[in-house]
Amino acid sequence: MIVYHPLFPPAPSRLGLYPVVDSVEWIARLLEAGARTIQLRIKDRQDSEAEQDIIAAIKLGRRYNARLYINDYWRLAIKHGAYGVHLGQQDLQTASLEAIRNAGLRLGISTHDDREIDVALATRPSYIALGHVFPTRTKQMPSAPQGLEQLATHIKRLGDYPTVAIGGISLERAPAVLATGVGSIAVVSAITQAMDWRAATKQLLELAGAGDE
Ligand SMILES: Cc1ncc(COP(=O)(O)OP(=O)(O)O)c(N)n1
Ligand SMILES: Cc1ncsc1CCOP(=O)(O)O
Ligand SMILES: [Mg+2]
Repeated sequence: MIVYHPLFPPAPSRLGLYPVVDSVEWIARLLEAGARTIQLRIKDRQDSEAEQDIIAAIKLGRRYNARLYINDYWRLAIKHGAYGVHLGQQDLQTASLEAIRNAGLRLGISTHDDREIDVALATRPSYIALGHVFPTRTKQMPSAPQGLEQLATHIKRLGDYPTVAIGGISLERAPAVLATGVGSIAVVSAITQAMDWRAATKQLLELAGAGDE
């Protein structure tokens, strides 16, 4: 049985709906719509080009008392006092976990299989993300989707560890994903590509909640 004893500040066991978006505009809209766990995921920009957006997102996160995670840019997240950082397995090879920990930031880590879950558990992060559950067009994935059965097996293995499912989670698929016992659903296109993002967010919030305090 895995006991939740993180080396980083703890996350609530249920992070609820977790939109992952690429702009400050989306962060502002979604906080206003009621999301309380959210990620700024900017790709392929220099630190100097991403810094102002990271500062603005952190400020908004504080204003709404939200759990605002910064993807990848861990140095800027530390510099500007973000709530948390999300890192993938590749990122773990270059990031200073000690610096993130010393700065008091939460840490979320991506995983795709049992071996990566072993690696994540060894770092004792605040939460563990599991993906991708279904095919996704948002990010090129080197592995196959794990599907609901594998996700459920991982959730069982992780006991009371806070977990997040990601990858191809649509409004229609969300109930089955949540039925595995996962504490959170991270979504990109289910919100940003929806015909009506407000309606989609409202329905996803009704299904997953905004997260525990
Ligand atoms: C909640 C959540 N889970 C997984 C990811 C993917 O992170 P990573 O593997 O580092 O890939 P990039 O997002 O950096 O392309 C995530 N961002 N958030
Ligand atoms: C960033 C990321 N990491 C694993 S899948 C994914 C993209 C998820 O996007 P969508 O919700 O549109 O499938
Ligand atoms: Mg990354």
